[in-house]
Amino acid sequence: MPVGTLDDLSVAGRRVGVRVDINSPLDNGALADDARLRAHEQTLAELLEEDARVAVLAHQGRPGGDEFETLAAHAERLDELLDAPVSYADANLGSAAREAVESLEPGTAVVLENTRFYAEEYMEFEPEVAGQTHLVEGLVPVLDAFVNDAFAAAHRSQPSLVGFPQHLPSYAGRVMESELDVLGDVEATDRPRVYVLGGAKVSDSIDVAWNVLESGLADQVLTAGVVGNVFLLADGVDIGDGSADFIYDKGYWDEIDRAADLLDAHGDRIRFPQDVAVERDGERHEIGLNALPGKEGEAAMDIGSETLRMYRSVLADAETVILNGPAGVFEDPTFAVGTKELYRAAADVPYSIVGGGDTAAAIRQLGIDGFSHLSTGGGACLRLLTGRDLPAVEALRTGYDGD
Ligand SMILES: Nc1ncnc2c1ncn2[C@@H]1O[C@H](COP(=O)(O)OP(=O)(O)OP(=O)(O)O)[C@@H](O)[C@H]1O
Ligand SMILES: O=C(O)[C@H](O)COP(=O)(O)O
Repeated sequence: MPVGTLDDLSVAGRRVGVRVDINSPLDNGALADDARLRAHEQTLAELLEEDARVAVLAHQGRPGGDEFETLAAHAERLDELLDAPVSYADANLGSAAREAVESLEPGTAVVLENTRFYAEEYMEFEPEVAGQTHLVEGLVPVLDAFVNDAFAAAHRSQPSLVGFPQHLPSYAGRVMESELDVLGDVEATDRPRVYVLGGAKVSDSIDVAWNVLESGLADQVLTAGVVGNVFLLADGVDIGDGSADFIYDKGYWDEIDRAADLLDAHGDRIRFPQDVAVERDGERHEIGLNALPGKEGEAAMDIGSETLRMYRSVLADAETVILNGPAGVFEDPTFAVGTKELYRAAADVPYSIVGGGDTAAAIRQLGIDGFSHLSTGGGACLRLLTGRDLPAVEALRTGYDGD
């Protein structure tokens, strides 16, 4: 069943719950980056221009983490970004939250409190059970419809993401719609099709590599970042204690075996680094594979020039590139070179899709533009590109039947 969109919803005067993903980096409680808020501007503006009464639902951080904060700053920023008034309510449960929604005037919005301040929201449920949680059952009586625009959280089966479609007519917002349009139809993109897998989410990246190589979606897979280091270990290269300890500490033993299996099965279509950059005497120092390991404690923090040359030549022949994760520790300018050069080459490919929170941060930090589609999602984007369903999208597809 296709997912309904804002084109199927008439909202004037109606109360609409809108789940967005404005989970953002913070600096002492203040927003350090508002890209995710700006991404949802179109959906919210469209609803508000049509005189909806909008209740915004969102999470920030994870319980126990540094960035587990209220949404007060987010509400203030949305108020600045949108032409309509946006207020903040420090509740998401019970009568306080209901009153905040009920008292909305047409064409105004309220940001309810961080959904994860409430324990059930940080658990994953089947949609039927999510539909019976306190958050969902508490708000449903004051809502007429639900819009899910939180593509970046759509891989989570949490109450605010999958519960409302059990009770309310539910639709995809504009971010969700455009992400599904682009990422749901990767098979239709031109070939050669190259996947670039970097960053530190080794298990997810190896899942993607398996899927796209087995299914034939990928003509080439280029690996970088920690993912590239795992492939080096899988190929028997001694990358030195500095890098190997990091990988073992993260518990990636099994991933090295999986990477080795992938090299056995599809080695002709997987590339891994031919040289790496380490810090030596306070400076960037590049080492070829046959000179590895470097000195004790040195860690492979970036891909080297030889690898960049090889990857650039693969990308020069590509028609489509799908990229996730940085090539190195881009936060440190000494090791941002690989990411910058690799991303520049990817941006020159005729059709380029890029996903991932850190990836997007690297693109902004390094000032690279020219990508065809910059996904708002990290885990969600990878999951879709691995051919798996997104629970929040399935909930939109199969939930409300009008009863
Ligand atoms: N060689 C390396 N050694 C250690 N860390 C690395 C290396 N290469 C990249 N990283 C780190 O990987 C992190 C980003 O990886 P991640 O897989 O989380 O990216 P992403 O998918 O774009 O982000 P997100 O999880 O926010 O969606 C960065 O913090 C970067 O410093
Ligand atoms: O930033 C993200 O990837 C999404 O907001 C999901 O956050 P989570 O990984 O904490 O569920």
